[in-house]
Amino acid sequence: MGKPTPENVANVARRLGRTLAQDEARLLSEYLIALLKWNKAMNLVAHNDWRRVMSDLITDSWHLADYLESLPLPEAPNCFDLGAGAGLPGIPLRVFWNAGEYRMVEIRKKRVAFMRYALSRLKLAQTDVLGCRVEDVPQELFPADLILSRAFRPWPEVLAFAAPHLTQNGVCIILANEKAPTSMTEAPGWKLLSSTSYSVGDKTRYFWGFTPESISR
Ligand SMILES: C[S@@+](CC[C@H](N)C(=O)[O-])C[C@H]1O[C@@H](n2cnc3c(N)ncnc32)[C@H](O)[C@@H]1O
Repeated sequence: MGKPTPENVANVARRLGRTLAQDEARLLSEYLIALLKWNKAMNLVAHNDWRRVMSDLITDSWHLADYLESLPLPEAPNCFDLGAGAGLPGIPLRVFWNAGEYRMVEIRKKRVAFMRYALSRLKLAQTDVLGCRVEDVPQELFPADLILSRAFRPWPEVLAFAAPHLTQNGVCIILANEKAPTSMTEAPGWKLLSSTSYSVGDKTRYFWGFTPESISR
């Protein structure tokens, strides 16, 4: 299978268990073309084969979109994706889930430039990049209803960052390769709201959704 045309992308997605709408296939195709082009000049993702990018990386985003639908988020949540790198999981996620305002925070200038370029091509609604340290995100953009991250920092550190930046009912999601922790001693003040698993090839991956402990749902 040659280039990541919308048709080829839809075929690969189908083999991975997802039926794409026409627009989803077109947007993912645009993203993959941009990613592979830029990946030649800079280190964005480990794979140069777009099918591997789909099976290893983009699958997380459509599973995440489904998981988000199961959460008690407001209709138009204020969302932050910490250490977004090449826009993962955020950019493909917004192809499948476009509620609220979504900001990807990334410190490295070249990655920020790539995400801005990709967003200029895809024109995803209310999706933006903040080129700064997560610690320097302007306070007026908070509180968040949703903070999520993949491969950014150890989960207790992500929760420690999220604590003063979330609304009372906010949710912090960690994308993980193992089951959710059974004890919260490493992150006092938090509780596990829900966790779900999904398969990627022969591996199992997880979403852990945490919420401040003071909230009773
Ligand atoms: C391992 S990468 C993960 C990227 C992406 N989330 C993914 O799953 O492919 C971690 C990213 O966090 C960024 N990063 C590290 N420290 C940061 C900080 N303090 N503020 C914002 N971004 C940061 C790095 O530049 C890098 O792109």
